[in-house]
Parts: sequence; structure tokens; C-alpha cells
Amino acid sequence: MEGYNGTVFAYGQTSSGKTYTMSGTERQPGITPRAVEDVFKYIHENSDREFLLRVSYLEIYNESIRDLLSPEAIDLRIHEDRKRGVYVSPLKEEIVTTPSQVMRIIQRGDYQRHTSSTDYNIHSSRSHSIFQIVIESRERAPTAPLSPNITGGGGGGAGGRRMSFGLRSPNAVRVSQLNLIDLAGSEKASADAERRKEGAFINKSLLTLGTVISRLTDDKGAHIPYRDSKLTRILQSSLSGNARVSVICTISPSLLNVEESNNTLKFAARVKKIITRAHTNQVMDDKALLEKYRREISELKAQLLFTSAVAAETSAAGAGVGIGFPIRGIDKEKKHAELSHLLERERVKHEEEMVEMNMVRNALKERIDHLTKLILTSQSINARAIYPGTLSTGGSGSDDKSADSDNNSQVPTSLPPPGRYTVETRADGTVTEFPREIESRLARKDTIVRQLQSELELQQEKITLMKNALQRTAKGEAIDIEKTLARMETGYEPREKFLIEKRASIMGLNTLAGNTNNFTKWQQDTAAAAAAALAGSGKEMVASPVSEQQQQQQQQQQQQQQRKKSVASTKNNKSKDDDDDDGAGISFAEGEHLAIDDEEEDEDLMDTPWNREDLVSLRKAKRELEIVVIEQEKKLEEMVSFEDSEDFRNLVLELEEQREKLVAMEEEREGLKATVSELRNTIRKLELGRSQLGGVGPSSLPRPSSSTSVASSSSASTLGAAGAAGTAGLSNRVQELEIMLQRERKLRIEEQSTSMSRIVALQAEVTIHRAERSVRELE
Ligand SMILES: Nc1ncnc2c1ncn2[C@@H]1O[C@H](COP(=O)(O)OP(=O)(O)OP(=O)(O)O)[C@@H](O)[C@H]1O
Repeated sequence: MEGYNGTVFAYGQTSSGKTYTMSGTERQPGITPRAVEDVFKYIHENSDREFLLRVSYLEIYNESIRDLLSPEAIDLRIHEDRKRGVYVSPLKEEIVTTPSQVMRIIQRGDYQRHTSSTDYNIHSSRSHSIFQIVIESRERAPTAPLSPNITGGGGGGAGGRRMSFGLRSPNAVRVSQLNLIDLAGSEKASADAERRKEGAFINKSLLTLGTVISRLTDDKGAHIPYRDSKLTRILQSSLSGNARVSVICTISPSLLNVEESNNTLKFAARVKKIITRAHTNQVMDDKALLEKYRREISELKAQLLFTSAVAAETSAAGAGVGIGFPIRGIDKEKKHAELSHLLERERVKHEEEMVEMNMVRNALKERIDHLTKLILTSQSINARAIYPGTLSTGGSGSDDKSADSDNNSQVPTSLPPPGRYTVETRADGTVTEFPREIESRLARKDTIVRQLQSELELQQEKITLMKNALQRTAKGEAIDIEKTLARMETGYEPREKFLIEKRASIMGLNTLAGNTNNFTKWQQDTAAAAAAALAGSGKEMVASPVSEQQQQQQQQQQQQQQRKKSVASTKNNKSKDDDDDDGAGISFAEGEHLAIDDEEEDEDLMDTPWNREDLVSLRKAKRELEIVVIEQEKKLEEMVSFEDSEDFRNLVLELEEQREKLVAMEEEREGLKATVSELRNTIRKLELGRSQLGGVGPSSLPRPSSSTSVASSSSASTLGAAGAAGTAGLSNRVQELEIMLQRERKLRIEEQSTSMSRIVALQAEVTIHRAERSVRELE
């Protein structure tokens, strides 16, 4: 506030509390809200100075600078010049007039900042953020006497007269910056590739910061690598001396982090050695606005005074014109009329000038009001607490008048009521933020627009996906339309959507056909008509799975159609020219016929009997074709509903059952195989035993019991006889088992093949349904 640059930054291991320290919470405000609070408190308490504040907010993410107040501006550049030192450009700066306005801007920026959940912190800052307040201040001088130099001539806004003003600022403007920096935390390698990349950038820039600080503090005068990272480059002015710097080091209380904590403390020890020689910045840089605005206000006020004076003069002259022309020679009526005309013209001209003058004055007043509001003085500060209870306002409410007393004495203020409006401007003074109500309405509108846009994009994506699928199907590729639809849909039942679309397209066809009646009725009638037509022409209708109820309905409709047909044929007998029901003998009720109304246009052709014949057969063919189309549509509808039906579900269940059976049979077969091989092993062992005993051939080998001990040579012959009988029995058993097994195997194979063919049939049925539907879709 006294003109020194200031920098505060928080340094420490990830999750050790940097963001917490800088930002804090609502109940425990951190450094930033407290600093903002202090700035406004200072302005409030210093009645001898006037201030202008502008703020900016940026982040360095992966070595790229991004404007958090204008997020589309990425990869901003760092510049340096003698007047301003090192600065980032183009960076959006907003003029601020209240603490709450600053906090809202910070919140807006924080919302844009890169944060992610890491192994160590759910809301880890993945970037270094720099919030900057530029404070311009000037001693409040008594208003300089206004001396507009009116030279006359063209130009200018006041009645075509030129004005020039020769005001000069009596005081220098102090410009200083406060940088509030929340560094990203140093961390060990993460498992996530994205986090690892971020971590590498973070660690590199922090390492450079460490190097810069150690070089600054050793006496060797070595090269200081500010340019090795964006962070050190931006901090160059502060670190190299012209700033009062506070470094807050945060460490973890955990023993596990002792190594990191130790490093942080070493860093802190080094930083403490940096010697800064900050000085006040009296030099006004190009961007200093306070002086510019103050001067502009004075000039505008002078213009306003001048305009008022001219207006008064014009008004007086107009009045003079109205009464100052005595009319002599009343008898000369022509002269009188001419004079009246002249007078009227003069009066209109003066009136126009007055209107113009007023417009200019209003514009000037508005601009003065606006600029005055941006300049903060102890009276104009609205000392509202940032967080209730944390800021002592000390104000009397005079701040809401928002302009200093000098201005108020001359310019009737037209500023909005307190708290309703928050005007934010760019550095050039143009308004960037609207009053709150409008802002929120705009925000709501923006949200709706965004929603609509994303909805539109989604729809477009879906269309593209569907088109591709259809194109591929057309090329003969097997595309699962249902899957495609499912992929397109999130949160919408694909099947249901498909059905709705299908119905809509059929309804569309119905409308095209010129039918305005109820779709179902039309469908039923036309289907019945189709049945009648085909029955009449001796063709068979394509069988389609229809319910009993539907069949009954169809029968009823056929009967109705028959009745209609007989009525129509009676009509035909009465009037030979009316051949609507010729050929197939279909009768369509009025408004329910298909699009074959072009018949009327063919009236001339009907004159000759051969034409008539051709036409009749053509119409017949056309109707038949249309009936087929209707029938296909109906089939499609039924097919679609079939897939939703109980039958279809049963088919699928059956399919699953068959599959399970197959698996069970496989298992059983494996079991039997194992039994057989076990038996074979036993036989082999018995044969081996027999040959060791030197007995009979393998077919009559005895089977030693597991509990039988090896027989002595004296009992070998007895054993041999008993063994032979046992072996024969076993062999028979084995043979029996093998036959059983073979029988069983054969049975299983038969069952398996039945199941397989059933599965194949079911799969074929399902595939056919899907294929037919795909073809329909394509059509
Ligand atoms: N002094 C404190 N009192 C209470 N909670 C704290 C304190 N310091 C930090 N925390 C909590 O610890 C967690 C990590 O803190 P914070 O996000 O500030 O760490 P950080 O150093 O900024 O981490 P990173 O470098 O990953 O961004 C947060 O949930 C924060 O609320």
C-alpha cells in the first residue's frame, strides 16, 4: 500500500497445506482473503490518498502460462521492459472496487485452475497459481481549477466548437504489485502417467526455484538461472530484490514425510538469507490508470461545464429569437409569412442543438460517474466484510455514495443503489461485468445454450454413428443395429428408442399416404384390404406371427371389406365411370385410400376401352404393390414386438437351457471317461500281478485285493485259481461297463446333436429377425 512490491508464496511438499494456508476456508480465511481485506481497510483508513486496484490471476501448468480469468488465453508470454520489469502479457486485468468483488474473481479463477486427485491429496493443485493485485495510489489534491480553452471552429461534440484542456496532474502515482502465490507441491513419482508428467514439470520448476535461491544467497556471484523455468522468470523481479517477500513453508506432521520436511526446512533456511532491497515505485508505468482516469475526469468535467454554458447560451438565444423580431408592416402579409417561417426554422435549430447538448452532457456525466466509482477513496470504500465477522468495517455507510465529495459537489450522482450493482472493468475502463441480476440471467441463459449445444452435438454424433452403421450394412457387413443403438444411447433404453423411431417412421409413411385418420385404424383397414385383395387375386399372404386377437380383428375387417366391396360393386353397376374399386376389388373408405389419387388426372385416358383396360391392370398392380409394402411394414412392427414378446424371451431361455444341458453332458462324459481309464489301469495292474506270479494268461488274471498281502509260494496255486475266477469276473464287468459307456456316449451324442441343432435353429431365427430389421432400417 506504500508503494513497495510484495510477494507471498507457499512452498512445501504435496498435501502439506499450501492451498489451505493461502486460501483458507470460510471460517478460517487464508493469506489471500486476509490480504484483500487489509488492502481495503488501508484505503478506508487513509483519507489523504486515492487508489485504483486491478487484479489478474494466472497459473503455470506444465510450463505453460494460462490466464485463469480468461481461460481461453493459454500459453501466455513473459515480457520484460525497463519500466514494468518482468510481466506476462496479454493478461486480463479487472478493476476492482470491493473486497467481495475480488473474492468472486478469485473464485472464478480457482474454478479454472488445474487440480486433480493424487495419491496424496484429493484436491491437489497441479499448477503454480499467481494472484496479482496492482495498487495505484495518489495523494488526493484539491481539484485543479478548470480552464477550458475554447477556441471555436469545427470538431468536438459541443455544437461544432473545438475545445482543448491543459490540465496536469499535480502528484506522481505510486504503482506497486502484490503477488500471492500458491505453488504446486513437490511429490514422488505417481502411478498415473498424466500425474507423472505434471509431477515432472512441478518438480523441475521447484528445483529451479531452489537453485535460484541458493545462487542468490551464495557469495560467488554465479549466473542465476531465472529463465530455466516460467516460475522463476515471473518471480525474477521479486526474488532479485525489488519486493518484500514472505515465504511460507508447509511441512507434513507425519514421520513418513520426514525426508521431505527436512528438504523443505533446508529450503526455508536458504530463503531466509536472501536480502531484498525493495523501494517504492513512484514512476508511473504506461498502464497506470489512476492518473489517466483522474485526468480524464477533470477534462470531462470541464467539457461538461462548457456544454452547460453553451446550452444556456443557446437556450437564451432561442428565447431571444422567439421574441426579438418585431414585425413591422402588418399589411405586408407575405413578408410576415417569410419572417414567421425563418423564426420557426431558427427555433427548431435551437431546439435540436439543445437536445444534442443534453445528450453530450448525459454521456459526459455517465463517464465521469463510472470513472469516479473506479477510483477508491476512504469514503468510497464499501467496507463490507469478505466473510461476515472477519472485517471491521468502521465505515459509516458514506461509501455507498461511491464518489468523492469533489465530484459529488459538481456532478449529480446517478450511481445505482448500494449492493445492487458491481461494475467490473477492463484496464481501459470498459465494463466487463454487468449488474448481478443481469449477470445471473446471462449465466442461466449461457447454461441453457451450453446444454442445447451439447445436446445438439450428441445428436449429431448419433446420426453419424447410425449413418456409418447403415452404410456398412449396405456394403454387406453384419452390423448389430441394436448394439449400435446401445452405443449411441446413454441413459435411454435403446430398444425403446428404436421402437419409437420405428413407429414414428411408420406414422410418417401414413401421413405421406395422405391419411389423416387414426394410424391403427388405417393399418387395420389396409391390412384387411390387402388380405381381401390377395385372397381375390388368388395369392397367398406371407405368413406372419400374429396373435389370436389380431387374427380375429383381421377376420372382422375382412368381412367389413367384403361388405364394402359388395356395396362398391353395386355402385359400379350404377355408374360405369366410377371405377375406383375396379380390378382387385378393394374398397377404401373416403380419406383412407392410399396415394393413388392420380386416377383423376387420367380421366382422358379412360375414354378408350384399351386404355381403360391397361389402366385398370396398372392400378391393380400398384395396389397390390402397396399392399405388399403395408404388409411388410406390419410384419416389421410385429417382428419388433415379437422380440419384446414372451415367445422371444422363452426362445432365448430355452437356448440358454440347452447350452447348460450341453455343458452338463460334457462334464458327465468327462466323468465316465475317467471311470473307464481307472478301470483300465486296474486291469493292467492285475495283469502285471499275474505275470509276476507266473500264472495264467492275461484274460484270467486274478485281481489282488488292496488288503491282501503278497501270497507265499506255498499258496500260489490256490491263489492262482481264485485269482483267475476273479479276473474273469472283473473282465466281464469291464466289458459290461464299456458297453454301457458306449451306449451312454451314443445317447449323449444324439442329445448333443439335437441340442446343437436346436441352438443353431434358434440362433438362425434370432439372426434372421435382426437381419430383417437391419434391411428394414436401410430401406
Ligand atoms: N492447518 C490445517 N488445518 C486443517 N486442515 C488442513 C490444514 N492444512 C491442510 N489441511 C488439509 O489438508 C489437505 C491438503 O491440504 P492442501 O490442499 O492445502 O495441500 P497442498 O500443500 O496445497 O497440496 P498440493 O501441493 O497437492 O496442492 C486439505 O484437505 C486441507 O484442508
